Amino acid sequence: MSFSKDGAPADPGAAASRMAWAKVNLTLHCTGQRADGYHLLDSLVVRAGVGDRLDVAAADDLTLTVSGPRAEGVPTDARNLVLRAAEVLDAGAGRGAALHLEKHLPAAAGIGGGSADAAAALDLLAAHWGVPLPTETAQFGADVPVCLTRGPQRMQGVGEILTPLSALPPCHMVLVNPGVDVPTPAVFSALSDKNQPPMPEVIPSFAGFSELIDFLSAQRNDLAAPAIARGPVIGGCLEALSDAALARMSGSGATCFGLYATVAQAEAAAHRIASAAPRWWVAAAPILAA
Ligand SMILES: C[C@@](CO)(OP(=O)(O)O)[C@H](O)COP(=O)(O)OP(=O)(O)OC[C@H]1O[C@@H](n2ccc(N)nc2=O)[C@H](O)[C@@H]1O
Ligand SMILES: Nc1ncnc2c1ncn2[C@@H]1O[C@H](COP(=O)(O)OP(=O)(O)O)[C@@H](O)[C@H]1O
Repeated sequence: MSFSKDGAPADPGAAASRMAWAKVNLTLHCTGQRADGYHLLDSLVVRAGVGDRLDVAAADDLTLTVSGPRAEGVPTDARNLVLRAAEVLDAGAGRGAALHLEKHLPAAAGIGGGSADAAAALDLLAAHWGVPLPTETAQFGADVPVCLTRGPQRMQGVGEILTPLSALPPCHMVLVNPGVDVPTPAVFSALSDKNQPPMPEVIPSFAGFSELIDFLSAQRNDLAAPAIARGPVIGGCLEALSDAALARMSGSGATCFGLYATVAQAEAAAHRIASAAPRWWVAAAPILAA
């Protein structure tokens, strides 16, 4: 058997892996509410170069093990979105796979930790078993369709309408999570005005970092106010990121991001914040181009 650079077996039939990159909502406008209670969104979504890793190896039974710095509290049974995705994809055929998930992203944190894992599982197992992806991927969560993509996307509807955007200028990010629990349904229901303006009809392409920041500064995350009301420490994360060109919360929180022009600035900010708040989760990562 031959081995790839990271020591994994190189034969894709025997073992393979996918990265489940963090999902970040650079903007999140709530533009309405459907009759079933789900909210209509208009969001500019990117993936950051920090994530979980999902490996698969051939096996008779379907199993999942979880390790890594953020494994604590992540279910290993059918509640795990990785196994849910595997079971729907298998459709009762009884296929096996030994899955291993290395958790680096905080869960229920507004950066799609679970949704990105579900998308990675669908992509990885569709290739491993030679079966098509399900047509309806929002059944695993509103964020799963966007997590099946990689480059910047405009996400609308309740998450199922995706429009790929031009590549963004190089941009570095610091992600900060203070460990406070702000459940997504509670944050949505505390939102006082659910009919707020969308982003401009046309999202321009950006000549450089400062044009991107100018555009984003005029947009919003409508869930920030209700999330901060529930977890005031989120405001502390935004203050910690005040040297960024833009600091904002992602999704329904609690993770916040800061945008920086250079990797050196992002790494310096991440180091400063991690030293000042050693219990917070802090990561510096680029925005993925495509
Ligand atoms: C808010 C967003 C923005 O990207 O991100 P996160 O904070 O979860 O990362 C997503 O829309 C979340 O997606 P996801 O977490 O997959 O949502 P789901 O599991 O489908 O739904 C969880 C709950 O969120 C609420 N929900 C979710 C999506 C949506 N468009 N409207 C809603 O009202 C509903 O109360 C639902 O019961
Ligand atoms: N593989 C997984 N990783 C993290 N959380 C998971 C996973 N599978 C299921 N969950 C559950 O999904 C929820 C978090 O979903 P996640 O996508 O991380 O959050 P968010 O919607 O805030 O971005 C938690 O309740 C968690 O217990």
